[in-house]
Amino acid sequence: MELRNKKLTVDEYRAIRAEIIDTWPTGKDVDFEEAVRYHESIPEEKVFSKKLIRAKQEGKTLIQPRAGVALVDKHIELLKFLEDQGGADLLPTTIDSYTRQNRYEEAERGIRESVAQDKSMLNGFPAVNHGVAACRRLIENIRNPLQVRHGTPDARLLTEIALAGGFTSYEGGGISYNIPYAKSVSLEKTITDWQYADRLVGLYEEAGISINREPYGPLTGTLVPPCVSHAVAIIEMLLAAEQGVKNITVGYGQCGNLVQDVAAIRSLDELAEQYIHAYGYDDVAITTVLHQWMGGFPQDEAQAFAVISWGSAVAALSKATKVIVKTPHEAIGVPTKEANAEGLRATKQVISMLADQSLAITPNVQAEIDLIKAETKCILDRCFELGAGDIAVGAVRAVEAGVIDIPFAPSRFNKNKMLPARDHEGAIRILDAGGVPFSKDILDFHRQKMEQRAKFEGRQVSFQMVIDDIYAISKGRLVGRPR
Ligand SMILES: CCC[C@H]1O[C@@H](n2cnc3c(N)ncnc32)[C@H](O)[C@@H]1O
Repeated sequence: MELRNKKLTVDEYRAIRAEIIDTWPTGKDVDFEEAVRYHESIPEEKVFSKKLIRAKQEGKTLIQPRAGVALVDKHIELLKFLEDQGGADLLPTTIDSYTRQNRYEEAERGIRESVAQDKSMLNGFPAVNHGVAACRRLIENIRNPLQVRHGTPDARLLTEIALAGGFTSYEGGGISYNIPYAKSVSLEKTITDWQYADRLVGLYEEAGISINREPYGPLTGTLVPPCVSHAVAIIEMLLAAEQGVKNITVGYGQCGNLVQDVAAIRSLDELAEQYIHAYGYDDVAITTVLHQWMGGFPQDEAQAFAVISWGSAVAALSKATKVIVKTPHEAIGVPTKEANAEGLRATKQVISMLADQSLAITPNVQAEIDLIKAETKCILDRCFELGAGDIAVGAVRAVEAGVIDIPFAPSRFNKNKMLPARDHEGAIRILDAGGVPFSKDILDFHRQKMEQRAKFEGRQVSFQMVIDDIYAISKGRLVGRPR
């Protein structure tokens, strides 16, 4: 089928469903009408979309961890621990890497080994292998709404099973779960496959069941300029809205400079509202999520808590609707449930202390908001041009042309020409724009910011700054100074 940003007809959806639903035996348990009735039985306090809308109305920032283990009972135990001992407002189910690659045979082996070893031998919850009834056991044993978090280029079967299983929120997108996650998967294919996932959410919406969708904001989580992640978030939001999605959380990965990060969340909220209405989707509820620092973390747990707390402060001050929480085990790997709960409690403490404060939009914050919006517009305008008005086609061509260029992405389709680095105050600036079509005055601004840092550090603007910045936070600072 020729790629186009057009709502799938029910027949087109059904034809694809027939191709994928039996790629693992658990697909046969999915019955859409029965699943709608199941969702109707889920109490309101466990519906993700409703809790997000209420939080935004009340100006609250909700806290949510990442978490996933191989076996159902252990995963339930983990989720209950995180809501009871961690105070999580929203719960995740992080899916394991085999499932993300549609390697269900290996996930099955991982389940068997986890039983044999009595420990999780997978780095997440293999929802496809466990199936619909097992997913429903999760929902029935926790108090808070539950979201699937993963990194799956072809998530069609996972979406069918997870949504029938009672999950009320679903992360991912055709760009954000391809370019940062895969090496050789065609962008045209993943955008097409994610149109299917979004169309299924649209079918639930048409049946009266609201499912929240969350494009994956941080992308590679390594010095990603706000305009780059905003452009991808806006595109995936528009693609989802076209398929009938009505509740969308757009996201951003904290970069570290307070003014830039607050401006990033504020500009993301404004851009999302602007574009969702400009393209005629007037009944879509928009919320925002800040991901606490996604780059390298300090090994030392006290320093890790400082990074977690800084991300919590920025989430509260920027009035993000929710914050994705890190743990003091980030530098090590999959956290223990205790460490995960500690990250949540540290976050909750900061969010609570800042609950009734906000950062005044001072002239320097407003200037940063205006800059990010102008940069994002440069990228999106070109995407629409390249697609002759079709943003799905435009996105594919934009990546091919380096107009969308996600720094440090593994995908061989990503140009990897645009180079980011921090300026003297730690804000992410553009060292080399590559093929990203910024206007001259924007390029001049970034060059001037980088020269200012170079002058302060007594060295030339160079790629070494990029390398120094990648390691800086794990070494205890924000800007990668030369000594
Ligand atoms: C965007 C994904 C990277 C982040 O996702 C965390 N992550 C991955 N898998 C699990 C898991 N099974 N349980 C708790 N956190 C998990 C990593 O630590 C990192 O922060």
